[in-house]
Amino acid sequence: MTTSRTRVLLHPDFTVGAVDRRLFGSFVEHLGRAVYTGIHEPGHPTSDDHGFRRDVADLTRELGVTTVRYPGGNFVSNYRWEDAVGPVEQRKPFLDLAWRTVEPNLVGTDEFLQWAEREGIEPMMAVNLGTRGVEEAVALLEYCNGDAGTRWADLRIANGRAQPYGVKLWCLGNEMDGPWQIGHKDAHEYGKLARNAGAAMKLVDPTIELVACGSSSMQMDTFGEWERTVLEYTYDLVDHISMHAYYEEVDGDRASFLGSGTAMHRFIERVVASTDAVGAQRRSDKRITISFDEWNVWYLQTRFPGEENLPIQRDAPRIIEDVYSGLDAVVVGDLLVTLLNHADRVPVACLAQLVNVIAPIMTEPGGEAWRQPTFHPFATTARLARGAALDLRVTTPTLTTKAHGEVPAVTAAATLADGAVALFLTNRSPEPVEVELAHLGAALEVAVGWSMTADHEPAVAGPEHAEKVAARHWGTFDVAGRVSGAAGSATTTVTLPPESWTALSGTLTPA
Ligand SMILES: O=[N+]([O-])c1ccc(O[C@@H]2O[C@@H](CO)[C@H](O)[C@H]2O)cc1
Repeated sequence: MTTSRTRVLLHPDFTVGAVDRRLFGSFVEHLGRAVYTGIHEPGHPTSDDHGFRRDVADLTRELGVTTVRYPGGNFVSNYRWEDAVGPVEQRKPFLDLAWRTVEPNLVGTDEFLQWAEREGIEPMMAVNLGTRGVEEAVALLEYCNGDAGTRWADLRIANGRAQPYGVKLWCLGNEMDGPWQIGHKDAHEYGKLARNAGAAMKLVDPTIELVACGSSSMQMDTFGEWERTVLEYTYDLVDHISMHAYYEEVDGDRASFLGSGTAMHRFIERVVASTDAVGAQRRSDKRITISFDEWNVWYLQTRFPGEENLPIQRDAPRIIEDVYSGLDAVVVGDLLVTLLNHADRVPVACLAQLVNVIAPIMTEPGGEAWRQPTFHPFATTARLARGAALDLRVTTPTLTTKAHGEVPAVTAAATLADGAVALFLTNRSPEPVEVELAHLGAALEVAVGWSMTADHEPAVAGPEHAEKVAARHWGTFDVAGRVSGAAGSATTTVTLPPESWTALSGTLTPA
């Protein structure tokens, strides 16, 4: 078979697994303006009776976010949750060491969980295993999920919330392998603590799902060994292991940046291998799945000065408010293609983060809220990807990249639910590519298509730039002009613009 052609083979009977709705999660940390002047801003013209911005909540709904992780991130590793419940006027500010910011504690567990509930979002909570341990983790779980008649559940009730929140997903700390983490631990120290905290938490509520901390990135020196050691302590207890990954364009190396999805794919394969190796040695039939609870484009190496170089600030400072381009949006779309192709092992993922902090949604205090270019591929994928992810066979030339070696020129993912098909395709090459979709006798009808094309201009802060990128690089396209295939034929052809991400929606019915 020639490799100069790109061919995607799909059939309704070949599936990877069900797409868990939690794959379209996001993340709100007490960091910069994610909470204050992000989701929460009393006095804003759109704010509700609880002081939360309606404009941001509406964009969050449009984004299609299903799950939100809270309250951190690095922040959680020095957080005292008890200081942010009860009467707001009695709460005291504290100096958050993770981001060197004075945290006013105006939004805490109740405010967040009630916001999530009002917005139809499933919360995902993290406990502090940096400066704290088993006792505080158990107390927080009891506060959230306990029935009346015990100390912490009764405190919640006294604070005005009778019904337990029933929070299902719990992260056992955050990035405990990272030297930057407050209360950083080695794998043995963390593994033991996670096991002890998790076991105690399951005694409070056996229905919860637990996430053990995996590596902060594939580049960590301890990567692999960390997963193995942590799971030796926690394999029988936890449901998921976390993965975090941020990608960026370094030194103008566009090809490597566009190939980020392949780096993410390899990272997932390696974590699955490390995890399954522990299971194999234990002769366990249990499969640990992945909570990819931080992923995004983040100009971490090139624009972020490092936590230790941040001055001590207060009043919701602007920290890591990355501004995104059309190129960044193409990469975000492609990272979602990778996640969908691993639907069998990745049921939970969080775009880090939701508002203002490396986020698809931006706000001005007292002003408007707007969509960054990365908003569009996420919202479209969250809306269209339903049912089962299809097990595609993709034949495509490779591109040579400095950072990842050979990467596929075209990547593809597809989902199918009751005959409704969605296809997601990325063309990483600087040339247009004609893709042959071979559907093996099944009938494919494409009704609507959207594409995001990469730009070459530097991203500029503010809504005008975001709107300009959306106007020039994003939108639906004329399906008849780009997709062809005679009725009843076994193949359909679609043309992908250079450096682009495309979504197609239609029907796929067996012959
Ligand atoms: O690779 N690094 O140098 C690196 C440094 C910090 C880092 O922090 C993570 O990303 C932050 C922003 O989402 C979250 O609070 C934290 O969990 C994640 C990775």
